[in-house]
Amino acid sequence: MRIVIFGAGSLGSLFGALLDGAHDVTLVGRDPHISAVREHGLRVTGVDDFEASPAATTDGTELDCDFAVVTVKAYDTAGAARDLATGDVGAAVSLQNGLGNEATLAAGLDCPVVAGTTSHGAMLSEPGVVEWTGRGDVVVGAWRGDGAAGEGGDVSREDEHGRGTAADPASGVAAAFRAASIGAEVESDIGRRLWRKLAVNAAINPVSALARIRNGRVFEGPTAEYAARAAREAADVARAEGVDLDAGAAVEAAQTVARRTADNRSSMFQDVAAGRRTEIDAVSGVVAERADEHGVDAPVNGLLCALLRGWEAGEGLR
Ligand SMILES: NC(=O)C1=CN([C@@H]2O[C@H](COP(=O)(O)OP(=O)(O)OC[C@H]3O[C@@H](n4cnc5c(N)ncnc54)[C@H](OP(=O)(O)O)[C@@H]3O)[C@@H](O)[C@H]2O)C=CC1
Ligand SMILES: CC(C)(CO)C(=O)C(=O)O
Repeated sequence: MRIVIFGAGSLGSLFGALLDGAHDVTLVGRDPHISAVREHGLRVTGVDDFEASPAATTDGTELDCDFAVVTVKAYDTAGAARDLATGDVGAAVSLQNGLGNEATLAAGLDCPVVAGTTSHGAMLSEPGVVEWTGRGDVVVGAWRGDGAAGEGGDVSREDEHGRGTAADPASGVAAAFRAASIGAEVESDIGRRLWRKLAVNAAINPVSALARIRNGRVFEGPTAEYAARAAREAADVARAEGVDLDAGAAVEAAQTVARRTADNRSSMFQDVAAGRRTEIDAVSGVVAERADEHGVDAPVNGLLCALLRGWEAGEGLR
């Protein structure tokens, strides 16, 4: 299949390299990384060590592909949709963190949108080299509009080539990942999976970023209670949106991820340490804003969001 990776930074480069063996892959990213890939190929280190040679460009317009995997930061999603809309894209697949990316893609594109989440970890270590920091999984599901992602319905249909039907691009995307030996499943209730991941990120990311601690410390010591409250609030808002997510299950999911990724610096901790903009709006910001809309209390998410936004607006960004 012809696959575009839109936003070939850390995660996108990892998936671009993994998909490249089985598919015709084009990375869309920035220099100097893209020039390095064009000149020397793309090297993966860490969990596995291998080289790939996908096509690579800094121009994301007028591209033609079966599907585009969107791996820009949440705040760049609208720009990605604008560029992709100038081409011929069969479907757009978000593997981003945060809530709202699929709605943004759907608003800017005519093609079907597939929602997704991944627990693989990646870090661009130098131009042309991506470190695979942790093996994980990929879960995708049909996006059927805000508040109705993956609700009900059979999303497991594939055509005779295993490509997924026009009405069901999620199964085709999962099949394409599996053809490249990347474990991927189709989830009928992808909305719940996205909310559960949001609860995990709402607990770990801002707390680790503000306290400057690795994931494993978030549920130990003085931050534990606030991280748990952030996850519980996210689950309360999810239920107000009609998503079946128990508060205890959300806390447990966050604690499990913190344990499994104990030595990681969360992406938000890395962003703050590097003086970069964070994805706080798409994580705690979404929880706090939707809580307001539903009349649900989410004071911890509100405070964490205000602190990170204050840092970004003040002297934080370089
Ligand atoms: N890294 C990880 O391990 C994981 C990341 N995620 C999620 O995946 C998403 C991506 O994360 P990550 O890979 O770490 O982020 P990165 O910042 O490393 O990668 C995104 C890349 O996209 C580039 N980009 C943005 N807009 C455009 C554009 N219009 N044209 C070309 N390139 C563009 C950015 O360039 P520039 O910065 O110069 O604008 C950047 O190089 C986030 O939502 C993150 O939360 C989820 C799970 C794990
Ligand atoms: C799961 C977790 C918390 C892993 O670090 C993550 O998604 C992130 O850092 O953004």
